[in-house]
Amino acid sequence: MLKAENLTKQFGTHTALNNLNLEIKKGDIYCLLGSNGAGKSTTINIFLGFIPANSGRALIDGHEVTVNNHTTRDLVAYIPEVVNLYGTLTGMENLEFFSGLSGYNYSKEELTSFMETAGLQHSAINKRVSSYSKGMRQKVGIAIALVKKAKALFLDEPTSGLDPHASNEFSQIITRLSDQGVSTLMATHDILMAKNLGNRIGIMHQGTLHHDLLSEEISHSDLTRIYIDIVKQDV
Ligand SMILES: Nc1ncnc2c1ncn2[C@@H]1O[C@H](COP(=O)(O)OP(=O)(O)OP(=O)(O)O)[C@@H](O)[C@H]1O
Repeated sequence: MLKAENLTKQFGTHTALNNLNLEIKKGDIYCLLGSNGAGKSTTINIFLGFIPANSGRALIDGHEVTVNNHTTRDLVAYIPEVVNLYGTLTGMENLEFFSGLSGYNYSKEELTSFMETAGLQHSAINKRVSSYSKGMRQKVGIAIALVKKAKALFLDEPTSGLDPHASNEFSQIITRLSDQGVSTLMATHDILMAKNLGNRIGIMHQGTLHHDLLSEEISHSDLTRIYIDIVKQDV
């Protein structure tokens, strides 16, 4: 579903992403670990068509990503650390607005059911987003992904700052989407979350993917050790 082929990105003379090769299959939850500046967000931003790569290719469902490519944008949804919504509108109004932008025209009942699938409490749906917690905003973000019928989800540190209950709820929703065939690429600093939620885990450092691991084949303590060994190297 997602493929990076020799993907390289430079900002001036700085190599933010160095020859990344990666394949994420339908239903995979791929957690990308790495310290600050490792290149995680750069990878996501290239897949989203926000920034161009200097060389190599990013492919989504066989389509090559280019900046502002509507074909690939329509296939994906993006949930950043803080989901950007209109605070003066209700959750429902936001969902209506964003689904309209994506060219859908759902009934109120259908939109309500997307919100419920995303885990937003019924009593919150018609409240203004300015009163929402971070976790509630993320649920609207997930509802937007559901509305778009996104085949791939890009998550950038989505659980940072969420309490354990909200974080657990979030993981459950991503797992359910994975069961339905949605692929996820998630940048995170949370090793335990990566181990528990991801079926695959990448460890990136200074723009290079050092490890591409199967979650079931590695313990949390081994993963932590490998991660620390990698990030303490100054390449
Ligand atoms: N627009 C930009 N202009 C210049 N340098 C940039 C730009 N965006 C990212 N970089 C640099 O590229 C490198 C990779 O950054 P990136 O944001 O991808 O890292 P990250 O792994 O997501 O880090 P974090 O965990 O802090 O979010 C860093 O050295 C960063 O300073």
